[in-house]
Amino acid sequence: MTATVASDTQAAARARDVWKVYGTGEAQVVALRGVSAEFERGRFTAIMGPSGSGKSTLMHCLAGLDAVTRGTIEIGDTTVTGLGDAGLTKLRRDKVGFIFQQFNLLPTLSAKENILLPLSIAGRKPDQAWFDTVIATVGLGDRLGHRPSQLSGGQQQRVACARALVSRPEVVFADEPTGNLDSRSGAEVLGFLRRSVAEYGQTIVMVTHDPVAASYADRVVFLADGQIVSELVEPTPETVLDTMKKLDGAAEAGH
Ligand SMILES: Nc1ncnc2c1ncn2[C@@H]1O[C@H](COP(=O)(O)OP(=O)(O)OP(=O)(O)O)[C@@H](O)[C@H]1O
Repeated sequence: MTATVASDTQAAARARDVWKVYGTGEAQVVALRGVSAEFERGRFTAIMGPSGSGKSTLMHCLAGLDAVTRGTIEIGDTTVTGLGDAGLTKLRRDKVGFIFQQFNLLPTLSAKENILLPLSIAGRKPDQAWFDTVIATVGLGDRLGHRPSQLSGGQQQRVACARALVSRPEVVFADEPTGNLDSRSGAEVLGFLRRSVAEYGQTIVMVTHDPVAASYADRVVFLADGQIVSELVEPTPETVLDTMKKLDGAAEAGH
């Protein structure tokens, strides 16, 4: 039951027949088995699947954080596979934004300095109007001078969202962005990600275990055992949960 996601020339990110093998011999793990998927520009896609199904591996390969064993990854018009270290650094700097479960903010910098750090490393100046829009959207206007330790978890993750969005990257990759947040803060962060897609045309790819988080996406891609096995368009928490249950049932029947 392998599904290949339909072709779309507007893809912001694309995987073509991607395989990822960790280790060799007896310790070998095939984490991805011929994954082909497109992540359309200006859309919010969630990646779901059981633990160990390959979600993080796929996201890391898409973002150029991990090398594929076979197959091709493209971000916009850049073929990621085959880029050297310098090319990968440039890609990560210029074309992708990241949001991690652990926020990954620098503790000695203020919220504003954290948000602007990727741009200053790249030697780029922020677009002031866009910076103001991002700050207003995440609701951090009165917190810009605060250090991460002076902010709540939800506020820290909103700083991380602003940091990912301020350079207007081709794609924002979010790895369990609400995994460390209570449901109210999680809903705020997801609402903000949703707005950045709906109002500003951002492309987001998010790994999550949470059907409610996935329901903020336009589409959910389901992985099982390293393959795409299903997808849902305009998901609701109920349809996501149903699909997960079917996949768990199929996995149990297969064992
Ligand atoms: N660095 C590595 N070395 C060896 N095996 C790995 C490595 N990283 C991941 N794996 C294996 O690859 C498979 C897929 O892992 P991955 O982390 O992508 O799954 P996941 O769906 O993100 O899981 P989870 O939901 O638990 O985070 C698993 O069997 C995992 O043990």
